[in-house]
Amino acid sequence: MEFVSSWCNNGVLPPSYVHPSETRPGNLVVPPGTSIPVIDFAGHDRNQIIQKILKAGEEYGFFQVINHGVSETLMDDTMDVIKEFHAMSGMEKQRECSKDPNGSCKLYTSSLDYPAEDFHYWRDALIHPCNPAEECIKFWPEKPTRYREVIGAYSVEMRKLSSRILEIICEGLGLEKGYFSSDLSENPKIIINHYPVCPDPSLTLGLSKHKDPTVISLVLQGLIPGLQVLKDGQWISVQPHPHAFVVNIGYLLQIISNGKLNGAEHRVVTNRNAARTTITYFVFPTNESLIKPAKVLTNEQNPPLYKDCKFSDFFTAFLSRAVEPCT
Ligand SMILES: O=C(O)CCC(=O)C(=O)O
Ligand SMILES: [Fe+2]
Repeated sequence: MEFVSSWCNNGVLPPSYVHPSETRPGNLVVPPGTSIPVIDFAGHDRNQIIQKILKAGEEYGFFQVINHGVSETLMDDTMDVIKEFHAMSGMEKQRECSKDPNGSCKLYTSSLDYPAEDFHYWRDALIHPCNPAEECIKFWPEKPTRYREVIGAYSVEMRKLSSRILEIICEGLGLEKGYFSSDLSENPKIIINHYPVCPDPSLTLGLSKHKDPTVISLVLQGLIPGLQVLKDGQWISVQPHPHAFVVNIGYLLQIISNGKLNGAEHRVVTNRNAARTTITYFVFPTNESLIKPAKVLTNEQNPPLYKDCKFSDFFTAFLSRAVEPCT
Protein backbone atom coordinates (compact mmCIF):
# COMPACT_ATOMS: atom_id res chain seq x y z
CA MET A 1 0.00 0.00 0.00
CA GLU A 2 1.83 3.04 -1.34
CA PHE A 3 0.86 6.64 -0.62
CA VAL A 4 -1.06 8.24 -3.49
CA SER A 5 1.42 11.12 -3.45
CA SER A 6 4.26 8.65 -4.22
CA TRP A 7 2.85 7.46 -7.56
CA CYS A 8 0.15 9.92 -8.67
CA ASN A 9 2.43 11.74 -11.10
CA ASN A 10 2.07 8.99 -13.72
CA GLY A 11 -1.22 10.59 -14.82
CA VAL A 12 -3.30 7.42 -14.54
CA LEU A 13 -6.33 6.76 -12.36
CA PRO A 14 -6.11 3.05 -11.48
CA PRO A 15 -9.42 1.10 -11.73
CA SER A 16 -9.53 0.57 -7.94
CA TYR A 17 -9.96 4.37 -7.58
CA VAL A 18 -12.87 4.57 -10.03
CA HIS A 19 -16.05 4.80 -7.96
CA PRO A 20 -19.43 3.44 -9.05
CA SER A 21 -21.64 5.83 -10.96
CA GLU A 22 -23.99 6.33 -7.95
CA THR A 23 -21.25 7.75 -5.72
CA ARG A 24 -18.75 9.30 -8.12
CA PRO A 25 -18.97 13.11 -8.36
CA GLY A 26 -19.58 13.12 -12.13
CA ASN A 27 -20.47 16.70 -12.87
CA LEU A 28 -18.24 18.77 -10.61
CA VAL A 29 -20.17 21.99 -11.06
CA VAL A 30 -22.11 22.52 -7.85
CA PRO A 31 -25.24 24.67 -7.76
CA PRO A 32 -24.66 28.33 -6.93
CA GLY A 33 -27.00 30.23 -4.66
CA THR A 34 -27.06 28.17 -1.51
CA SER A 35 -24.02 28.96 0.50
CA ILE A 36 -22.69 27.92 3.88
CA PRO A 37 -23.06 30.84 6.34
CA VAL A 38 -19.92 32.85 7.13
CA ILE A 39 -20.11 34.18 10.69
CA ASP A 40 -18.04 37.21 11.67
CA PHE A 41 -17.03 36.91 15.33
CA ALA A 42 -16.03 40.57 15.44
CA GLY A 43 -19.07 41.90 13.63
CA HIS A 44 -21.96 40.92 15.92
CA ASP A 45 -22.90 40.88 19.58
CA ARG A 46 -22.89 37.59 21.46
CA ASN A 47 -26.64 37.01 21.13
CA GLN A 48 -26.52 37.48 17.37
CA ILE A 49 -23.58 35.06 17.13
CA ILE A 50 -25.48 32.47 19.18
CA GLN A 51 -28.51 32.77 16.90
CA LYS A 52 -26.43 32.59 13.71
CA ILE A 53 -24.49 29.52 14.87
CA LEU A 54 -27.62 27.68 15.96
CA LYS A 55 -29.41 28.45 12.72
CA ALA A 56 -26.42 27.32 10.63
CA GLY A 57 -26.11 24.20 12.80
CA GLU A 58 -29.77 23.36 12.24
CA GLU A 59 -29.91 24.15 8.53
CA TYR A 60 -26.49 23.10 7.27
CA GLY A 61 -24.54 21.47 10.08
CA PHE A 62 -21.71 23.66 8.76
CA PHE A 63 -20.59 27.26 9.00
CA GLN A 64 -17.41 29.27 8.56
CA VAL A 65 -15.99 31.73 11.09
CA ILE A 66 -13.92 34.81 10.36
CA ASN A 67 -12.31 37.30 12.75
CA HIS A 68 -11.98 34.42 15.19
CA GLY A 69 -8.85 35.72 16.89
CA VAL A 70 -6.38 33.08 15.64
CA SER A 71 -3.26 34.70 14.21
CA GLU A 72 -3.08 34.65 10.41
CA THR A 73 0.67 34.12 10.62
CA LEU A 74 0.12 30.95 12.64
CA MET A 75 -2.51 29.78 10.12
CA ASP A 76 -0.10 30.40 7.22
CA ASP A 77 2.80 28.69 9.05
CA THR A 78 0.54 25.70 9.73
CA MET A 79 -0.41 25.43 6.06
CA ASP A 80 3.27 25.63 5.04
CA VAL A 81 4.30 22.93 7.53
CA ILE A 82 1.55 20.47 6.56
CA LYS A 83 2.32 20.89 2.87
CA GLU A 84 6.03 20.34 3.59
CA PHE A 85 5.14 17.22 5.56
CA HIS A 86 3.19 15.63 2.74
CA ALA A 87 5.88 16.61 0.21
CA MET A 88 8.44 14.39 2.01
CA SER A 89 9.15 10.91 0.65
CA GLY A 90 6.97 8.00 1.80
CA MET A 91 9.90 6.51 3.72
CA GLU A 92 10.67 9.74 5.51
CA LYS A 93 7.02 10.24 6.49
CA GLN A 94 6.83 6.66 7.79
CA ARG A 95 9.97 7.20 9.85
CA GLU A 96 8.71 10.47 11.35
CA CYS A 97 5.38 8.85 12.30
CA SER A 98 6.81 5.74 13.97
CA LYS A 99 8.17 7.26 17.17
CA ASP A 100 5.46 5.89 19.46
CA PRO A 101 5.65 2.10 20.04
CA ASN A 102 1.88 2.28 20.72
CA GLY A 103 1.26 3.79 17.29
CA SER A 104 -0.46 7.02 18.40
CA CYS A 105 0.65 8.74 15.16
CA LYS A 106 -1.15 7.03 12.30
CA LEU A 107 -0.03 7.63 8.74
CA TYR A 108 -2.17 6.00 6.08
CA THR A 109 -3.58 6.27 2.60
CA SER A 110 -7.24 6.22 1.50
CA SER A 111 -8.91 5.17 4.80
CA LEU A 112 -7.76 3.47 8.01
CA ASP A 113 -8.94 0.17 6.55
CA TYR A 114 -7.43 0.10 3.05
CA PRO A 115 -7.49 -3.71 2.62
CA ALA A 116 -11.26 -3.88 3.29
CA GLU A 117 -12.20 -1.13 0.84
CA ASP A 118 -14.19 -1.76 -2.32
CA PHE A 119 -12.84 1.45 -3.81
CA HIS A 120 -9.92 3.56 -2.72
CA TYR A 121 -9.83 7.28 -1.98
CA TRP A 122 -7.45 9.76 -3.50
CA ARG A 123 -5.86 10.96 -0.26
CA ASP A 124 -3.01 10.40 2.18
CA ALA A 125 -3.53 11.26 5.85
CA LEU A 126 -1.88 11.61 9.22
CA ILE A 127 -3.85 11.57 12.47
CA HIS A 128 -2.50 12.00 15.99
CA PRO A 129 -3.70 13.10 19.42
CA CYS A 130 -2.81 16.56 20.73
CA ASN A 131 -3.85 16.56 24.39
CA PRO A 132 -2.26 16.48 26.92
CA ALA A 133 0.48 18.17 24.92
CA GLU A 134 3.41 16.96 27.05
CA GLU A 135 2.41 13.32 26.52
CA CYS A 136 1.67 13.56 22.78
CA ILE A 137 4.18 15.93 21.25
CA LYS A 138 7.21 13.73 21.95
CA PHE A 139 5.79 11.23 19.42
CA TRP A 140 4.99 13.75 16.67
CA PRO A 141 7.17 14.14 13.56
CA GLU A 142 10.41 16.10 14.03
CA LYS A 143 10.53 16.82 10.31
CA PRO A 144 9.68 19.33 8.89
CA THR A 145 11.83 20.87 11.61
CA ARG A 146 9.09 23.29 12.69
CA TYR A 147 6.37 20.62 12.87
CA ARG A 148 6.22 20.30 16.66
CA GLU A 149 6.54 24.01 17.34
CA VAL A 150 3.93 25.12 14.77
CA ILE A 151 1.39 22.29 15.16
CA GLY A 152 1.80 22.53 18.96
CA ALA A 153 0.92 26.24 18.89
CA TYR A 154 -1.88 25.57 16.42
CA SER A 155 -3.40 22.87 18.68
CA VAL A 156 -3.46 25.30 21.62
CA GLU A 157 -5.33 27.87 19.51
CA MET A 158 -7.76 25.22 18.23
CA ARG A 159 -8.54 24.13 21.77
CA LYS A 160 -9.33 27.74 22.69
CA LEU A 161 -11.42 28.40 19.58
CA SER A 162 -13.34 25.11 19.80
CA SER A 163 -14.10 25.77 23.49
CA ARG A 164 -15.35 29.23 22.61
CA ILE A 165 -17.63 27.85 19.89
CA LEU A 166 -18.87 25.07 22.18
CA GLU A 167 -19.65 27.59 24.95
CA ILE A 168 -21.75 29.54 22.45
CA ILE A 169 -23.56 26.37 21.36
CA CYS A 170 -24.01 25.35 25.01
CA GLU A 171 -25.66 28.66 25.82
CA GLY A 172 -27.77 28.57 22.64
CA LEU A 173 -29.07 25.09 23.41
CA GLY A 174 -29.77 26.06 27.04
CA LEU A 175 -27.38 23.48 28.49
CA GLU A 176 -25.71 23.98 31.84
CA LYS A 177 -22.53 26.06 31.68
CA GLY A 178 -19.43 24.00 30.97
CA TYR A 179 -21.38 21.06 29.51
CA PHE A 180 -18.74 20.49 26.82
CA SER A 181 -15.65 21.51 28.79
CA SER A 182 -15.52 18.05 30.33
CA ASP A 183 -14.55 14.56 29.21
CA LEU A 184 -16.53 15.36 26.04
CA SER A 185 -13.67 17.46 24.70
CA GLU A 186 -10.65 15.92 26.47
CA ASN A 187 -9.25 13.77 23.66
CA PRO A 188 -8.86 16.04 20.60
CA LYS A 189 -6.99 14.89 17.52
CA ILE A 190 -5.32 16.56 14.59
CA ILE A 191 -5.84 15.10 11.13
CA ILE A 192 -3.84 16.28 8.15
CA ASN A 193 -5.34 15.32 4.79
CA HIS A 194 -3.54 15.55 1.48
CA TYR A 195 -5.34 15.15 -1.85
CA PRO A 196 -2.77 15.13 -4.69
CA VAL A 197 -3.49 16.43 -8.20
CA CYS A 198 -5.85 13.89 -9.75
CA PRO A 199 -6.06 12.87 -13.45
CA ASP A 200 -9.88 12.54 -13.41
CA PRO A 201 -11.76 14.11 -10.48
CA SER A 202 -15.15 13.19 -11.98
CA LEU A 203 -14.54 9.47 -11.34
CA THR A 204 -13.08 9.38 -7.85
CA LEU A 205 -13.31 10.94 -4.39
CA GLY A 206 -10.84 12.22 -1.80
CA LEU A 207 -13.23 11.18 0.97
CA SER A 208 -16.62 9.51 0.69
CA LYS A 209 -19.87 10.85 2.15
CA HIS A 210 -19.58 10.79 5.95
CA LYS A 211 -20.49 12.50 9.20
CA ASP A 212 -17.62 13.20 11.57
CA PRO A 213 -17.60 11.01 14.71
CA THR A 214 -16.86 14.15 16.75
CA VAL A 215 -18.56 16.82 18.85
CA ILE A 216 -17.41 19.46 16.39
CA SER A 217 -14.57 19.64 13.86
CA LEU A 218 -12.62 22.74 12.82
CA VAL A 219 -11.15 22.61 9.31
CA LEU A 220 -8.49 24.87 7.83
CA GLN A 221 -8.93 24.21 4.12
CA GLY A 222 -6.68 26.80 2.47
CA LEU A 223 -7.67 28.29 -0.87
CA ILE A 224 -8.32 25.17 -2.97
CA PRO A 225 -11.98 24.05 -3.00
CA GLY A 226 -12.94 20.40 -2.56
CA LEU A 227 -15.12 20.09 0.53
CA GLN A 228 -18.82 19.59 -0.23
CA VAL A 229 -21.85 19.35 2.07
CA LEU A 230 -25.08 17.48 1.37
CA LYS A 231 -27.96 19.93 1.77
CA ASP A 232 -31.53 18.96 0.82
CA GLY A 233 -30.23 16.13 -1.35
CA GLN A 234 -27.74 18.32 -3.26
CA TRP A 235 -24.00 18.69 -2.88
CA ILE A 236 -22.90 22.25 -2.22
CA SER A 237 -19.33 23.45 -2.09
CA VAL A 238 -17.75 25.04 0.99
CA GLN A 239 -16.19 28.03 -0.76
CA PRO A 240 -12.68 28.81 0.47
CA HIS A 241 -12.62 32.03 2.45
CA PRO A 242 -9.12 33.36 3.25
CA HIS A 243 -8.20 32.69 6.88
CA ALA A 244 -11.62 31.33 7.82
CA PHE A 245 -12.22 28.14 9.76
CA VAL A 246 -14.87 25.74 8.56
CA VAL A 247 -16.83 24.40 11.53
CA ASN A 248 -18.73 21.17 11.21
CA ILE A 249 -21.28 19.80 13.69
CA GLY A 250 -20.27 16.20 14.41
CA TYR A 251 -22.54 13.23 14.91
CA LEU A 252 -21.95 13.34 18.69
CA LEU A 253 -23.38 16.85 18.92
CA GLN A 254 -26.34 15.70 16.85
CA ILE A 255 -26.97 13.07 19.55
CA ILE A 256 -26.35 15.44 22.49
CA SER A 257 -28.71 18.05 20.97
CA ASN A 258 -31.27 15.27 20.41
CA GLY A 259 -31.31 15.96 16.69
CA LYS A 260 -31.73 19.75 16.97
CA LEU A 261 -28.31 20.29 15.39
CA ASN A 262 -27.44 18.42 12.26
CA GLY A 263 -24.25 16.38 11.91
CA ALA A 264 -24.16 17.06 8.19
CA GLU A 265 -22.91 14.61 5.61
CA HIS A 266 -19.95 15.83 3.63
CA ARG A 267 -17.34 14.53 1.17
CA VAL A 268 -14.20 15.71 -0.57
CA VAL A 269 -13.69 15.90 -4.32
CA THR A 270 -10.27 16.06 -5.93
CA ASN A 271 -8.74 18.59 -8.28
CA ARG A 272 -7.12 18.23 -11.71
CA ASN A 273 -4.82 21.24 -11.39
CA ALA A 274 -3.85 21.69 -7.78
CA ALA A 275 -3.09 19.48 -4.79
CA ARG A 276 -5.12 20.25 -1.66
CA THR A 277 -3.85 19.92 1.91
CA THR A 278 -6.12 20.50 4.91
CA ILE A 279 -5.85 20.24 8.67
CA THR A 280 -8.79 19.39 10.92
CA TYR A 281 -9.08 19.62 14.69
CA PHE A 282 -11.43 16.87 15.84
CA VAL A 283 -13.09 17.44 19.23
CA PHE A 284 -13.24 13.89 20.60
CA PRO A 285 -14.39 12.67 24.02
CA THR A 286 -12.50 10.19 26.17
CA ASN A 287 -13.34 6.54 25.51
CA GLU A 288 -15.31 6.26 28.75
CA SER A 289 -17.54 9.30 28.06
CA LEU A 290 -21.23 8.64 27.96
CA ILE A 291 -22.84 10.07 24.83
CA LYS A 292 -26.52 10.84 25.25
CA PRO A 293 -29.16 13.45 24.51
CA ALA A 294 -28.90 16.26 27.08
CA LYS A 295 -31.63 15.92 29.71
CA VAL A 296 -32.90 19.50 29.36
CA LEU A 297 -33.58 18.88 25.67
CA THR A 298 -35.86 15.90 26.19
CA ASN A 299 -39.34 15.59 27.71
CA GLU A 300 -42.57 13.79 26.97
CA GLN A 301 -43.11 15.69 23.73
CA ASN A 302 -39.45 15.29 22.73
CA PRO A 303 -38.38 11.82 23.75
CA PRO A 304 -34.71 10.92 23.37
CA LEU A 305 -33.99 9.92 19.78
CA TYR A 306 -30.78 8.10 20.73
CA LYS A 307 -29.78 5.54 23.32
CA ASP A 308 -27.05 6.30 25.86
CA CYS A 309 -23.80 4.88 24.60
CA LYS A 310 -20.17 4.85 25.65
CA PHE A 311 -17.96 6.72 23.20
CA SER A 312 -15.72 3.68 22.62
CA ASP A 313 -18.80 1.62 21.61
CA PHE A 314 -20.07 4.42 19.41
CA PHE A 315 -16.70 4.60 17.70
CA THR A 316 -16.50 0.85 17.08
CA ALA A 317 -19.99 0.96 15.52
CA PHE A 318 -18.97 3.99 13.48
CA LEU A 319 -15.85 2.28 12.11
CA SER A 320 -17.90 -0.77 11.15
CA ARG A 321 -19.97 1.66 9.08
CA ALA A 322 -23.14 1.31 11.14
CA VAL A 323 -25.34 3.95 9.53
CA GLU A 324 -26.67 5.64 12.67
CA PRO A 325 -24.80 4.42 15.76
CA CYS A 326 -26.64 4.80 19.10
CA THR A 327 -30.14 4.60 17.61
O1 LIG B 1 -10.26 17.88 3.88
C1 LIG B 1 -11.38 18.39 4.09
O2 LIG B 1 -11.78 19.39 3.51
C2 LIG B 1 -12.31 17.76 5.10
C3 LIG B 1 -11.78 16.53 5.75
C4 LIG B 1 -12.82 15.76 6.52
O3 LIG B 1 -14.01 15.85 6.28
C5 LIG B 1 -12.39 14.83 7.57
O4 LIG B 1 -11.17 14.62 7.76
O5 LIG B 1 -13.28 14.28 8.25
FE1 LIG C 1 -15.17 14.98 7.85
